Amino acid sequence: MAQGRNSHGKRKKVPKKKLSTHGRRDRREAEESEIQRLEERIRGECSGKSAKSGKSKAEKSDSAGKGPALTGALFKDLPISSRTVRGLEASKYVKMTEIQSGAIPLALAGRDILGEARTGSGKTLAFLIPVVEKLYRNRWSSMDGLGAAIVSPTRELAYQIFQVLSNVGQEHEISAGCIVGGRSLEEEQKAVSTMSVLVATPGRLLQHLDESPGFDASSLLMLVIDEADRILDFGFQETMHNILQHLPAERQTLLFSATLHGSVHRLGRAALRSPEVISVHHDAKSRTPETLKQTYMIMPLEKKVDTLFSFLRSHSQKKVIVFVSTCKQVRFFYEAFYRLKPGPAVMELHGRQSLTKRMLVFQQFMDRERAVALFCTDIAARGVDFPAVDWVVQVDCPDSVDSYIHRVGRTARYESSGKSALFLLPSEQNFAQKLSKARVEVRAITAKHNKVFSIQPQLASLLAGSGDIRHLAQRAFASYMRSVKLMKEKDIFDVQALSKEAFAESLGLADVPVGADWEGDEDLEKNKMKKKKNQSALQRLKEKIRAKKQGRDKDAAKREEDEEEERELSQRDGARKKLGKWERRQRRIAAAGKAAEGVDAPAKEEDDFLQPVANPQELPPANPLPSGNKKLKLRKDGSALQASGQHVFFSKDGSKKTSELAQLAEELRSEQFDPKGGNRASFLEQVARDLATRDSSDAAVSRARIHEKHQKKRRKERTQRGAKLEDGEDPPSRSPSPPKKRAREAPEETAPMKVSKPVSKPVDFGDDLGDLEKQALSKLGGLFS
Ligand SMILES: Nc1ncnc2c1ncn2[C@@H]1O[C@H](COP(=O)(O)OP(=O)(O)OP(=O)(O)O)[C@@H](O)[C@H]1O
Repeated sequence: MAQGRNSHGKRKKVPKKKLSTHGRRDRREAEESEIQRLEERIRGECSGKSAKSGKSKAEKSDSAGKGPALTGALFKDLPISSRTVRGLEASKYVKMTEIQSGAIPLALAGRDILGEARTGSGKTLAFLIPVVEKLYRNRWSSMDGLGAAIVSPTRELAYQIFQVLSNVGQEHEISAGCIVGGRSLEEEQKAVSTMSVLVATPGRLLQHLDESPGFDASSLLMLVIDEADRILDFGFQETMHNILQHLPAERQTLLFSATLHGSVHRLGRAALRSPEVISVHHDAKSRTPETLKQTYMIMPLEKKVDTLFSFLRSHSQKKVIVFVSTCKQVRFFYEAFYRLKPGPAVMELHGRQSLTKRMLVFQQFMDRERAVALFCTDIAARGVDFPAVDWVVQVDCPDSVDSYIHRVGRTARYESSGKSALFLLPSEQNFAQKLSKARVEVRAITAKHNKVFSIQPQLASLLAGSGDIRHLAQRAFASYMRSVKLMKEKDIFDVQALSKEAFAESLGLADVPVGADWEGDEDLEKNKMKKKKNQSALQRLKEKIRAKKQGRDKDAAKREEDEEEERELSQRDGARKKLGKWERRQRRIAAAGKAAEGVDAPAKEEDDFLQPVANPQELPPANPLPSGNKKLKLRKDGSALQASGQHVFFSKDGSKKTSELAQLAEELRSEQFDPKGGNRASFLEQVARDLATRDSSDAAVSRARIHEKHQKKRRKERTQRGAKLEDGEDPPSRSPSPPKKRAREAPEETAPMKVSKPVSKPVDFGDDLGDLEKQALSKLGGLFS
């Protein structure tokens, strides 16, 4: 792309080779003859009959069923320009996948396409190469208006498609831009009319088509709808319909998705002209990648938080995506887990974040190779190509099999393998059957009893100490309940079957939030829908105009809201910085725990946490959570507070030890002791005696230590004086103070995701920890093993 714009609207400078007029004419001529040759080849090679499957005999897979089979066909053998071939080679694309070898030739020949292939099978290139080639063969320039539009349901996916386009089209002189909501419309308006290709979210594209002066899409050659089923479903149907009104009927249209079901075919046919249906995995045994191992666990709602926390703790070195139903749940999980530190670094991605924040998190998660968990809503479910994701965990049941397929498709992409776990409530067990019927193979598993522990006390104390997090928990509770209530498939989602009290408690809440809008009357909502249906056409039109106006207002409001959230977040970041000491201590504890536990030891794989079950119907109702040691909370003095409030001290070897004082305290609690009776006086006397003895022995130890220090100093001074006299130096009039021993620097702050290597010897916690703290930490490490 010679004049590409990145997602921030900045013009990318591409150094151009300076050519003489003669040189330019030669190049133009060479290109003209290349275009002629390509046109001829396309006419001869690419106008084949409808291909129901992209895999012809000549292009059999060479990857033995692993990943999205690469065919034997090479990109460079396609009738495409040398510029595109160079762009592909620079991006290390050599052989085609099945969907690419099936779709690209037909798309080059100008056919409309409905393309369906598994997640991670290379659909992006299958439509980008024809886009770039079409503009090249039509000698498209920035003076010709918009030549191609690529529509994506999410900002992240649009951004990603734009990046692939920039790579593949790097040798071309095509101006391209990425326009998504959440940015200044005015700024985009200045640039949008000079773009030949736009990657856009539907709402933003329509806004420009409606409002941007000079933005002309009337000559558009090609429209691509990625994740077509998502875009053509209820949420975007109306917007897409309006977009189509701005585009010429004489255009080429390509629709792609991993899940093109019946209704999309119908809708697609309305937007396409006798399309070629290319369904690569239509007859395959499974609709999901073969390298993906899929599992599900049945558990009551109140065990989800504990199971998730324990899962992340057991997989602290993995790259994990965690899907939940709503933004508010993401917010709660992120804030709570950020503080409770399961092991991996935690991130959050949801629709209520500002564009800047979303892009930042998106890029950070892309770059992170391991030891990270991303909490997100379905905005990350479609199309996004995060590299090397090990696990996809679905904490909440998705609304459909298609949503499930897209979510799990964030792992096991292209040739890599991956795993997924779906948490199902006993009332949602039917969903597992639905998956099997839809050719999605899931295996029932359960978490090992001794590996799941309760974080409920920690959550409760977190909420008790922070009104903000308590508020988030309440909102997470309400939004989850509401989401279950609004689900269409009532045979799976049953809000009545949920234990509200237990669920609230599992989030650390003392009570079920009251007055929340999830308690709204279902009949009332149904009536509203009925009323809408019965409206006259005029009323509906009025409603539509109002909604459109409101939509625009909403856009501005949304921007303000985003900015507000951004401010709030940066303020909170500031607060976090102030908590540096606390943070550091927490991180040391987490790191110590992990080091002692050896979490990154290869032997301790996920199987250590999960185990298969023969019949999920016969699963025990819930895993009893281990109590006792695992609930220990570390105190400043190195003692640990058990859930019961009892103090425990640790001896040097890390074993649990009860001090004399603790023994006395134990007596105080024990039944033999009667605090009101005569024992009380003797107990107090004994405590006083004990404290006095301790004081005097402490003082003696301290005196001895100071004495020893002075002795040492004097010995050193004497030796130094002797040495200098031997060298012929004058003795100093006053002995210089010995060089100050540099205090050992505190060990570098250990990020929660950074896990020390497995240790077979005692862990060194650095000099800045007290003895008791060290002992407690080493004990704590052992506790979580
Ligand atoms: N021919 C190829 N050779 C090598 N790598 C490829 C090829 N085609 C695609 N890939 C890589 O495979 C990964 C998945 O590709 P892509 O994102 O296009 O999949 P997709 O089918 O669009 O997935 P989804 O359905 O989830 O959107 C990407 O990392 C991409 O770079």
